[in-house]
Amino acid sequence: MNTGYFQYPAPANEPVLSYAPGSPERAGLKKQLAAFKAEVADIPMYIGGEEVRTGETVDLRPPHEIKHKLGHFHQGKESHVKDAIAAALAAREKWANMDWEQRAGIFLRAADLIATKYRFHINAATMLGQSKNPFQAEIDSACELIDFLRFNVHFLSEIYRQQPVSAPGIHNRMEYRPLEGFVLAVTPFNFTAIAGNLPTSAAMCGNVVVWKPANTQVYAANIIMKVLIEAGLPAGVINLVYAGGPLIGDICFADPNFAGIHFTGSTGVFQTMWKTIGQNIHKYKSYPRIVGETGGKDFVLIHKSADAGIAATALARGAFEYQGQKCSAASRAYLPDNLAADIKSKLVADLKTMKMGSTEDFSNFVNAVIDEKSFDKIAQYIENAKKDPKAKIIAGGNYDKSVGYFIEPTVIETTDPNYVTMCEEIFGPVLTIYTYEADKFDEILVTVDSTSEYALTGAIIAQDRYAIELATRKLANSAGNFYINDKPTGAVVGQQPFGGARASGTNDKAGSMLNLYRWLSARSIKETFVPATDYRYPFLNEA
Ligand SMILES: NC(=O)c1ccc[n+]([C@@H]2O[C@H](COP(=O)([O-])OP(=O)(O)OC[C@H]3O[C@@H](n4cnc5c(N)ncnc54)[C@H](O)[C@@H]3O)[C@@H](O)[C@H]2O)c1
Ligand SMILES: N[C@@H](CCC=O)C(=O)O
Repeated sequence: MNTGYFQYPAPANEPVLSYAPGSPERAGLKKQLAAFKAEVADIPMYIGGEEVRTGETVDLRPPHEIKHKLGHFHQGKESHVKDAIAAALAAREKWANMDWEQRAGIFLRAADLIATKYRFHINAATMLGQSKNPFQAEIDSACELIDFLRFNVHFLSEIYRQQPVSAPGIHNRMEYRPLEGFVLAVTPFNFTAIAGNLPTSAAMCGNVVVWKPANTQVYAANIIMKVLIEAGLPAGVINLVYAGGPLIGDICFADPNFAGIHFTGSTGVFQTMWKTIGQNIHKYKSYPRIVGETGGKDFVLIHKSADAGIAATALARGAFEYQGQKCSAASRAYLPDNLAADIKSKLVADLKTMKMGSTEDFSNFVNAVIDEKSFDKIAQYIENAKKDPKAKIIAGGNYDKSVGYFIEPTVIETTDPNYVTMCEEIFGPVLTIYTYEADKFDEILVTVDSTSEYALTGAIIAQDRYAIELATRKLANSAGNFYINDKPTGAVVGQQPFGGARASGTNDKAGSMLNLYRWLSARSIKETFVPATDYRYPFLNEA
């Protein structure tokens, strides 16, 4: 029974804790890290409210300490994916009909649980499972996830409030129904917040969800699921399954009740999914919603008027925080020849001070890359650069996987603006720089725009306002998130809605109203109070 219209005002962003020496949060986080290190977690799938264990397990190990076993998860088969779809569909009617304020209460409670009781759990799990330092874990798994949950409740309440006008004698209204079927959420390794947002944003709109995380993110995904259950999420609304991506895709994309995919990950995987959905389009009850945020080749363009110190810091943080494993990471930079030497020396000096190692030592800025496959791929780019006359390594270039998947922050300088590492997404701690003639700014703008297939993030560093204006205009389609005098990473929910176009995705801006609209199917209802009783128009009476 709905007894009122309830408001959910815009929340404030969750404050970022410092974890400074002597702070209570530092002690709490250290304690939780030790507790996780002392146990071996046995992580089930969650299907229809039941914990499902198959006995076929996959080990989970910190990327920075591969000899240590954190635990294992239970791998699912075809039957588990089918069970997850069935559980979702069985939960659909009751969930879709639940009053909005009851649904909202579950996600707001989950946000508060993460902000308090489970803050150190989710951060410690992300630090151990995904090799993030405390600051990177805090801004992702605590703050961004909390913000996604709270802001989406606010945005959805704003959408529900939007109603059509009504002429005299009638009442028009708009219902924002969930999609007819189930939504598949497929989430990446690199952000715990994204893993939490993709299933919950669709579920918040009244949809039921099958959620498949990346294997390398399962350790923290398990905590998200436990929090949602404790917050009161009914059985079957979100079903968490671990099975190979292609297997999940094959089953879900062949199901007539498939209603949408909420994906974040690489461009190649998304394009394969889109093709499969296209081939199966005749099978579905409705046209599925296809939402995908994918790869990037994010640029930093430095103008001759820039402050060299600001440019060097934007590159150091933008390229190497979380080992460059952010879709937004600066991976190609364009330096004007009047400032290039100064920027390079400042950047190289900064990199020399960056410590690399385990996430349990809070003084390490750089940790390990996610897994061996990724390590080998990044190392190959570095080896190729060492041999190529068009490239020179001016910082880093070493790597070692004996203890963990460690790769030094590496800067490649190239004489070719189309060198392979200026064009392809590497997804690791590798920045390539190219020096251009400072007076050929117009030409370099064309190069920046046309070098890569992606258009996710980018930055202009300049003091000259005409240069900023020109870059903002000429690079209008080169990035979905554009930064002026800042690094191209670190978008905050509610402040910089995030997403890119071209090969970087459908630009449905996670953590904004635009994204939530994709999980709703509106129904217009017109009610006439005194209906007509005669079909004749007045002019028919003239004759
Ligand atoms: N644009 C953004 O907002 C954004 C954010 C984060 C990450 N990313 C991108 O994600 C990538 C890194 O993440 P990743 O390594 O986890 O990506 P990935 O594409 O390898 O994996 C993403 C998810 O897809 C699953 N998957 C893999 N192959 C599949 C298949 N054939 N069918 C169905 N599912 C499949 C994976 O298991 C995982 O859950 C980078 O390209 C990065 O740019 C983009
Ligand atoms: N939203 C994050 C990137 C997410 C992709 O990996 C940022 O803005 O840095």
